[in-house]
Amino acid sequence: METIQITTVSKQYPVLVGKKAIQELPELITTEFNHLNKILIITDEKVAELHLQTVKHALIKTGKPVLQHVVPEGEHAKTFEVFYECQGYCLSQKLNRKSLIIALGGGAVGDLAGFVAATFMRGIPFIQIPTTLLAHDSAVGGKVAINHPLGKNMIGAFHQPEAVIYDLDFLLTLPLQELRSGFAEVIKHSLIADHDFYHWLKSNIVDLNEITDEQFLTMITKGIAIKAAIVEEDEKEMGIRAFLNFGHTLGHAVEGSMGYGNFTHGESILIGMVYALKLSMKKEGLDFNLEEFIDWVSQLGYQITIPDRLETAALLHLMKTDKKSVNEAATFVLLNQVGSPILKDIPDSELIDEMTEMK
Ligand SMILES: O=C(O)C(=O)C[C@@H](O)[C@H](O)[C@H](O)COP(=O)(O)O
Repeated sequence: METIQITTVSKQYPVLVGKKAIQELPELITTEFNHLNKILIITDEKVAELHLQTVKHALIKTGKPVLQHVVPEGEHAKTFEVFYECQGYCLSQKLNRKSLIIALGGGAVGDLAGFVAATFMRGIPFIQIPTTLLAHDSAVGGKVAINHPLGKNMIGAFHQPEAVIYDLDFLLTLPLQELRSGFAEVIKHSLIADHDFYHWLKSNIVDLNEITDEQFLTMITKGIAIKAAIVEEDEKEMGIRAFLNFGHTLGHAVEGSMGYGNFTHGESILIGMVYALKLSMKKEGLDFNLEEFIDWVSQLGYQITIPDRLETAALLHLMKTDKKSVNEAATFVLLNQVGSPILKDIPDSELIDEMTEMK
C-alpha cells in the first residue's frame, strides 16, 4: 500500500493507493471520525452494481448507520437537478454537520458528491473512493463541481476530502473507453511535470488492455504526486494550478459540444493536448516529436482530430469563456519544454487556423 500525504492550506489528508485499500476504511473512520452519526454513500447506477456491497460490507465494522443514494452515470450526474435531489435526500434523512458523505465512483460522482458535501449546511466532511483511472486526478485536490449548459464545472467549490481511498481492485472492471479516458490524464501529468515519466509511459504502455498491477500503481502514484505538489503550492488556483488544465481548454469545449456521454473527458482532452502541443511548438519553440506522440496515442485508440460536426466558431466561444480566460483572448496552458508549462493568451486568428488544420 502506498500513502501520499496531501498538505494544503485548508487541510492535510492521506491518499491510500493499493489493492484491497478499502479495508483501511473502517479503521480510518473509527480513529478519525468516531463522533459521526451517519454515513451517506453517493454512487452511480453502474458502480452500485459492481462495488457498493463491498464498501457497505467494509463499513459494518464502524457500527455507524449507512445510507445510500444512487445517481445517474457519468456527466449526467453533474446537473443542477441531480445536485438538488441529493440535497433533498440529505435533508429528508436528517444528515447534519456530524454526518459524512462518501463519494464512490468515477470523476463525475466525486465532483457531484464533493459539491453536495461542500454546500450542505455550509460544508460537511467527505471521503473520496475513486473507482476509475480518471479519478486519480479528480479525486485529489478538492475541486468539486457540477456543470451548467453554458460550461463544464462552472458551478463549484474548493472542498478538500478527509481522505482518498484508491482500491486498485476496483479498476479491474473498467471498460476500455474508461481506461482510455483516465490514461489521458496520466499523459497530461507526465507532460506538464516529468519528462522521464512521459518517456516511461511511452515505452511501457502500448496496450491499455495489458496494464499490469505494478504499472497501474506506478502511474497512479506518480500522477497523484505530481498533482499533490501543484495543489499544495496553489490550492485555490491563483497561479500554477492552472497548469493542470493542459489540454482542457479545447478539451472541455469538445466534451461539452459533443453532448456529455458521447465523448469521454479524457478522449476530449487528448484532442485538446494535441492542439496545445501544436500551439506550443509554433509559439514556444517546444522541441517535441509530435509524430511519434500521435502514432503512440493512435495505437492506444485515441482520436486526434476535432470531430467534423463541431463548429469552429462555437468551440472558439467556449474556449474564451473558460475559467482561465479573464481577458478578451482565450488563455492556454502551453509547454516550452516537456515538464515546463506556462500560461499564454492566444489571438483568435491563430486558434482558428490551428482548429482548421486539426479537422
Ligand atoms: O484539479 C485541477 O486543478 C484540474 O484542473 C484538474 C483537471 O484535470 C480536471 O479534470 C478538471 O476538468 C478541472 O477543470 P476546471 O476547468 O474545472 O478547472
